[in-house]
Amino acid sequence: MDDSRFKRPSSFREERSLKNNTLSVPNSNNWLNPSKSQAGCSTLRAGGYRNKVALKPGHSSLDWHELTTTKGKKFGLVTNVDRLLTLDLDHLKSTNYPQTLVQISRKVPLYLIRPPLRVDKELLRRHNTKDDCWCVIQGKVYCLTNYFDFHPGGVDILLRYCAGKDATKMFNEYHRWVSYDKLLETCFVGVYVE
Ligand code: HEM
Repeated sequence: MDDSRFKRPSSFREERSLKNNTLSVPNSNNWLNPSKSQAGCSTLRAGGYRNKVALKPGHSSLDWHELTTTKGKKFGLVTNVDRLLTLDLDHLKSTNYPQTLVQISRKVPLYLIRPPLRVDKELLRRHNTKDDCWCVIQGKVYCLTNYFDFHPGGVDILLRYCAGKDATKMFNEYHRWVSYDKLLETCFVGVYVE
């Protein structure tokens, strides 16, 4: 990755050192004083600095939990589902089971559909805008549009590395400990087929 706005977790792994069982990081990056307040933080253990952004009011992790367990559970949090029955329909007919398409037409939330929607590279690539942003993590396809403003790492990095792409490698590089499958449960679109 060559974008200087986003520091990689590994970029100063060599520079960090352990003194008296506490993590110490170079002064230039030590503004969080991790030895006092953040020593248990997994991000610091993974690389030693934060790339977090300030989230808008009403976009904390608790707010996300509230959204996913209310509106999300009821309707799912995938945007532009209508498009699947219009623009994408011909493509879906050749790659999916009829039962899947019937459930979509009956407005069953995508995260509940069985067998799940099969998404190939072409379909993934078509959903690559901010309003309709799909990405793959570990073989599962998620719609990130509703999650953008809740992401502690910011919107830009998601748009750049996730939109219409397989983001597994980048996800694991930044925070493989994050329970994406739980966080994005109701944003589930389908399974990735290569
Ligand atoms: C697509 C699903 C993703 C989810 C659900 C997700 C979730 C999260 C969560 C929960 C955190 C907070 C971690 C903490 O408190 O230590 C976080 C931080 C962050 N994420 Fe993601 N993330 C996703 C994808 C990505 C991707 C693909 C990238 C990079 C290309 C990325 C970059 C970051 C960065 C830079 C931070 C801030 C890390 C820090 O400095 O503490 N995220 N993300």
